Amino acid sequence: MSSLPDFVRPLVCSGPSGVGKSTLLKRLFSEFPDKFAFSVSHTTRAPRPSEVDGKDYNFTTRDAFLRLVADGGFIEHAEFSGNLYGTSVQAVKSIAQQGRRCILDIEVQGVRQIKTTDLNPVYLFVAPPSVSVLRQRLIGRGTDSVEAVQKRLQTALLEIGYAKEPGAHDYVLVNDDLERAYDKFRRIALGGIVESDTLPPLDD
Ligand SMILES: Nc1ncnc2c1ncn2[C@@H]1O[C@H](COP(=O)(O)OP(=O)(O)OP(=O)(O)O)[C@@H](O)[C@H]1O
Repeated sequence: MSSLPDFVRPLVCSGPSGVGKSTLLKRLFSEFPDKFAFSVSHTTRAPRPSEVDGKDYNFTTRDAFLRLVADGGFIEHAEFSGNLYGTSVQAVKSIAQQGRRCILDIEVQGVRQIKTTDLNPVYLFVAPPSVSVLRQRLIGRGTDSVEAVQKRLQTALLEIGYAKEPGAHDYVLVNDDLERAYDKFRRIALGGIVESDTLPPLDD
């Protein structure tokens, strides 16, 4: 265990797509505008017109990215549709230097990679009350085709399966009633010790 108080350790939030991570995080950032920050990711994709280098992303070349990988400069990285994305050790450190808690919103592959580093964050898994509720939320959000919803649900089952492995996460938070879930989420984010919720079954 770390000797650092929980508030200083980065908070790694993961959970199935559509479970409500963005909803919870948006609310946290608006309630505490000065306490938390996301780290700025590196990417090899081209900037979009409105994006600012060093703010939205650290835009970089493939060669420079791969050199930083070889130097152990990333705590996690992955390739999506032909572009490399990653979170650098430096990006996370610079948040702590500003006196804020770094929040990483990351998928399961990233969580597994972070576990091989010495970052020592607090791991929080946001879970749906059930797989069928998650399906309803994904459909209700209205951003995905039927096939895309199906694919997200299959990934969700793998993610919940991983979360069931002992020691996978420090906290499980079931996003059932938003008020209840947010109250618990903010206590965890502020470094409190709270009781974990119970993961949903995989077969409903
Ligand atoms: N507790 C809740 N009860 C009911 N609906 C919720 C709750 N939390 C979030 N939602 C709704 O569920 C949908 C998905 O939420 P959100 O977009 O925050 O998920 P996400 O985990 O950030 O997904 P992604 O990883 O794909 O970005 C949204 O329409 C949101 O309004």
